[in-house]
Amino acid sequence: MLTTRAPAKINLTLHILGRREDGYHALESLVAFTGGGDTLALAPGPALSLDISGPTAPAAGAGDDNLVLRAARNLAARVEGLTLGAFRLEKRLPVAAGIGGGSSDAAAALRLLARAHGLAADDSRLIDAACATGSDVSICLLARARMMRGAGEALGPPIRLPILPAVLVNPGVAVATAPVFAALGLAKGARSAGAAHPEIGDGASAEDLLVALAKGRNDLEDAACLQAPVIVDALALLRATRGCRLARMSGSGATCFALFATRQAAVRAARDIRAQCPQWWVKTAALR
Ligand SMILES: C[C@@](CO)(OP(=O)(O)O)[C@H](O)COP(=O)(O)OP(=O)(O)OC[C@H]1O[C@@H](n2ccc(N)nc2=O)[C@H](O)[C@@H]1O
Ligand SMILES: Nc1ncnc2c1ncn2[C@@H]1O[C@H](COP(=O)(O)OP(=O)(O)O)[C@@H](O)[C@H]1O
Repeated sequence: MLTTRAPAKINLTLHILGRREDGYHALESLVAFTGGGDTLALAPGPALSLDISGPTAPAAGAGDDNLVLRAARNLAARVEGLTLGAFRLEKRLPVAAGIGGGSSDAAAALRLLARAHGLAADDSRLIDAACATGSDVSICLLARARMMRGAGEALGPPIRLPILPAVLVNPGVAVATAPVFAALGLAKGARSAGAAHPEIGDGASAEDLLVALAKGRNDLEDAACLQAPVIVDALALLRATRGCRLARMSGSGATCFALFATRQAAVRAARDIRAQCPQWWVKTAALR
């Protein structure tokens, strides 16, 4: 049995540059990852199957359209004679939450199949299968902090970030990605205004990184807040916690994150938010 983790993806910034002729939005995003997340195991064998358990398994579903199965089929279509196998997914990340849980599961499936077959991490068939599965899947393959551009397929080199103590909050509403992009109202070929993405230095200090991140934004935040107004509350609660240096939504929402100077400050903030909103998903994380 082969196993791997599928961590959450956090868009520390998410700038929308315009809408391409293919309908997808051109973006620029500094992406980081948590530890933990979902766990995926593979027992290699001839038949493809998926067994799913864990607190958010019902929301993800074990059907044919599960991203684990889609990723496996996309790789099988590109690698002749690929042996698939039985996947077992322990699903803990909230679903339709802006943290790419499904994309990370798909990338984890590709990593396991690559391991089982001795495919290199930069094998173009692996990367093609990732892109065919979803815009966020290729960045989740390596799951290291880096810039993401294009519609998500153009990746910069890994960036060494200082470890960022964070709190992640999901207020319990599923937010589908496509309607949030659509609410931007950009026609095909349109470009959007907005200040350029801040320069992110490799190996920057936490202080320099926080200053740079503060100059960035998530351009999907307003559209997501209109669809799920509770996101406004989540952001306000995070911003009101002691020691919060920056609070922002990740991806198309509804998960929001706050960054702190120390792990203790993050732990205290998480405790305060849990006390106020016991139904919400609240996690501390070290982003990297
Ligand atoms: C917004 C982001 C930011 O990282 O994350 P999430 O909120 O999904 O986590 C991603 O761009 C989402 O990636 P992913 O969730 O893989 O998107 P896909 O399945 O490829 O696309 C779902 C839908 O979102 C829209 N879409 C997605 C990516 C993109 N660059 N432009 C788009 O317009 C399209 O309408 C597409 O049909
Ligand atoms: N393994 C999976 N985990 C989560 N969602 C999945 C999975 N497979 C398919 N999905 C579907 O993909 C959609 C996006 O889910 P997810 O990746 O959690 O969103 P987001 O990228 O916004 O966090 C959901 O509608 C969900 O039903």
